Amino acid sequence: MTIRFIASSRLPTPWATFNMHGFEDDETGKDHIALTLGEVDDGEPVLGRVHSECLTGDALFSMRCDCGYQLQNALRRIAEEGRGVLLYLRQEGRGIGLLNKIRAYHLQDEGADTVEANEALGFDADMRRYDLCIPMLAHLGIARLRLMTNNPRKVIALQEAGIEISERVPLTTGLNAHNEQYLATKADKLGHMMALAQFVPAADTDCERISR
Ligand SMILES: Nc1nc2c(ncn2[C@@H]2O[C@H](COP(=O)(O)OP(=O)(O)OP(=O)(O)O)[C@@H](O)[C@H]2O)c(=O)[nH]1
Ligand SMILES: [Zn+2]
Repeated sequence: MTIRFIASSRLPTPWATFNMHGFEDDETGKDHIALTLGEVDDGEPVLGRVHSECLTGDALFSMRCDCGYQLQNALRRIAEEGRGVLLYLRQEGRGIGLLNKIRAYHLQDEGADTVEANEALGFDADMRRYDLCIPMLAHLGIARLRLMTNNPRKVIALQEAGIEISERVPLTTGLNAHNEQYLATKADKLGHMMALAQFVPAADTDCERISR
């Protein structure tokens, strides 16, 4: 894996004007993005989100999952703090790609849960890797994160890759009638550290979405 920095620019958003940094993975041909706000290379732990691409949730307002809500909430929290980083990794569908995710959604429409659907298609439940974060964070001068996630495997994978996780910050937002079962399966089968009772309902988040 060779991650190369390509270019940086400003990225105005409703929450803050971030600095956007583009990287290319020579091995896979995929491009990945980091958004930063404030001074992140001073050695102090940085509030951070390592977000895996979900075209349907992040861009198309899907309510099947919590990805879009988490993305907006993470950007808002970083903006409130005035300092932070978001890595946007192009690992769509927990690494199986968009079209296979649609195949998996089809199986879920027929009754499978998110893990069973991946397995029925011949994939592991989660095929993502996080070692690509290392050169991206190194380029930005970040070695320590306060990581916004509910996923213990993400925390362990980043620690094993050499990133110090000084704190795990829960990111429980976006519960709605369409993703309740999906979130329950993540907690039951994928080990996510969250209880549905902790969730902020989608209707009460800052996401401008229809919540029913
Ligand atoms: N294969 C598959 N991928 C999904 C499904 N729903 C969401 N995804 C993908 O899952 C990824 C997000 O993973 P999540 O399990 O929601 O969250 P996480 O990143 O593990 O954990 P958090 O940091 O707590 O959000 C994105 O790449 C989505 O495209 C699904 O039903 N099947
Ligand atoms: Zn999603």
